[in-house]
Amino acid sequence: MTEPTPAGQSGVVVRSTVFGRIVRNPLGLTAIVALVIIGAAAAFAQVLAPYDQNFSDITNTLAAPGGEYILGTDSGGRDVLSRLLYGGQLTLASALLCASVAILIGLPTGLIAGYYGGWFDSTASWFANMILSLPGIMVLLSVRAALGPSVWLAMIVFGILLSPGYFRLTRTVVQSVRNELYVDAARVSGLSDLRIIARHIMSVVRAPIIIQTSIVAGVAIAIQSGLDFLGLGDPAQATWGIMLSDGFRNVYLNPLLLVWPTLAIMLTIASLVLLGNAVRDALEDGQKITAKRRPAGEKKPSRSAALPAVEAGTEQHLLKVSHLAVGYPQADGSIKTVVDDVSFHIDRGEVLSIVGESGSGKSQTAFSILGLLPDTARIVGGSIQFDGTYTVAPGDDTVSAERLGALRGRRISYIPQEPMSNLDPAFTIGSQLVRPMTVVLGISKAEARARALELLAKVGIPNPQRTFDAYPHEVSGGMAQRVLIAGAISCEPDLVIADEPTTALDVTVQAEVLDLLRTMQRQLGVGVIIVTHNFGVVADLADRVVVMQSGRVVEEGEVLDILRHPKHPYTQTLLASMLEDKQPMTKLTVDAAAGGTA
Ligand SMILES: Nc1ncnc2c1ncn2[C@@H]1O[C@H](COP(=O)(O)OP(=O)(O)OP(=O)(O)O)[C@@H](O)[C@H]1O
Repeated sequence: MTEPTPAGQSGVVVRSTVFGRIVRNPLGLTAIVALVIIGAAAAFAQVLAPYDQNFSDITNTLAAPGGEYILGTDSGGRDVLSRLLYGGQLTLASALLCASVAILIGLPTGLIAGYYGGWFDSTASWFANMILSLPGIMVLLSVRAALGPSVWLAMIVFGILLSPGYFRLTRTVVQSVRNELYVDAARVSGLSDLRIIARHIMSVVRAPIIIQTSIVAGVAIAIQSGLDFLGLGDPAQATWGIMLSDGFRNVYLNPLLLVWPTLAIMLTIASLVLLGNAVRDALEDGQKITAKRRPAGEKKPSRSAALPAVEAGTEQHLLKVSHLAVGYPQADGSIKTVVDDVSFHIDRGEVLSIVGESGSGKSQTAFSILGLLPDTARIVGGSIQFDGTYTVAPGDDTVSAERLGALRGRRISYIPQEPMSNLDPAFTIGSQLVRPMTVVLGISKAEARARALELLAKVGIPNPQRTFDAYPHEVSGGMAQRVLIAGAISCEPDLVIADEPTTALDVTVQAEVLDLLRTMQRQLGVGVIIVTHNFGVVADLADRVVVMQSGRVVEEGEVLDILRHPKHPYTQTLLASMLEDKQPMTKLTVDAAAGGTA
């Protein structure tokens, strides 16, 4: 079932549940149909089978298919079709038992070990390693020798042998998410561990467990059939393995006896594997957008095709965002719009601030300009133009990586919110500054090195050489932000986008970094977009301001105008929260021209 997306977008959101996506996958559908038929045939064996599994017509052994016995009879004169149906019961049930035992042991222990760690983790890991080191077949043979040929017992033991697989898988997945911010947030909000595990952790563990189970069930069928084939099963009960063994003994007399159980085993295992793959694909494709089918003859527009000319009279703007709308497809097929009808522009040498509370869409707007939106994001309306050329043309539903790739780092640069996580801990600061310069500016390593040292000095780093040689963890957050500012201006961009550049820094360092940004902007004459939730930063740096709330622009204008006469209640609230009800009457920054505080 599909549903058109909002205007401006050329994709169609596929409304789908996981099950819906599995059945839309031809292989998934085939696997489900095959498993349902096999399962139903086994479950209703008592009704469907013409004879009892052990009914023997000794006057008619090894009969060919046809007549009274549709698939013939085996060496004991038993009906092959009936035994195949009854055999399915035991074979499938034992595979289910094996997988259940493995899950019941491996999943809870993996959850506890992954979530809490500590002594339980060490002990459980030790046991898992010990079980993994046991030779499975030898254990199964020993159990049979000691306790008799029970298929149930063999499958319980095999389930225990397979449980470390589930334990390790669950533990690893849980460890990878237990320190995620949303899990911390759930803890802080007072949710019990049980609820956090049930709600946040299980949703991550679910998919790999389902996939693992389809594989384990297949392996269990193969092992169980293998044991029966070797004559180690219970001869009183029909299984596909025992049928296989009988067929093998009589392969020269009636080769077909080997074919039927082999087909049943192969079909079941293949269906389980295909189902596992389909489940994996369905979970990965969570929110899939397929390209809208174009009418026959209509060509897909090429990214490299000539772009439409920007609106006449707007070419001179360094950047112009027009009616931009960004959305995320949801599982129910709708689109959650996070940026809606946003328009503004910035000229060379200007500082524009985008201000708004958390979640108002500031970063999504900045990321649209930078082409850093996640893959799932869709431009659902509007356009973005940089220096007279579209980066997002009207009608585009994504930001063109090709167009942005040519601009990012060269003409548009970025100063991120968290300096430390934006520097690679494995490389020295110097190498992280030098490399982009050699690539983008085409200068030699020695030149780039000299330039990097110069830039480090320029951004106020006291000992440039030491910082150049240091690894990121050896410098403070404030220093790291200065390094990133140096990096952002190193390739002489026209536009710098700084996303909350001081949020992660302490107050005194914030002031220094703002000072530095102001100085850099004036010296280099670049356009700067500062994304912030802090009107203090706006007052300090910006020429113009765009105020955003809930993804929309609620007010835009000169900083002084907005500080003095905020029109929108939201702007008034933002200002009031900063100024504690004092009316701002003047720009708070040093006026370069006047050379004093206004
Ligand atoms: N990958 C995503 N999928 C779905 N929604 C998203 C995604 N990323 C962001 N959003 C939503 O977009 C909205 C705007 O987010 P954005 O990061 O632009 O806010 P912001 O104003 O920059 O806030 P902050 O100051 O906290 O970074 C939020 O409601 C957020 O939940």
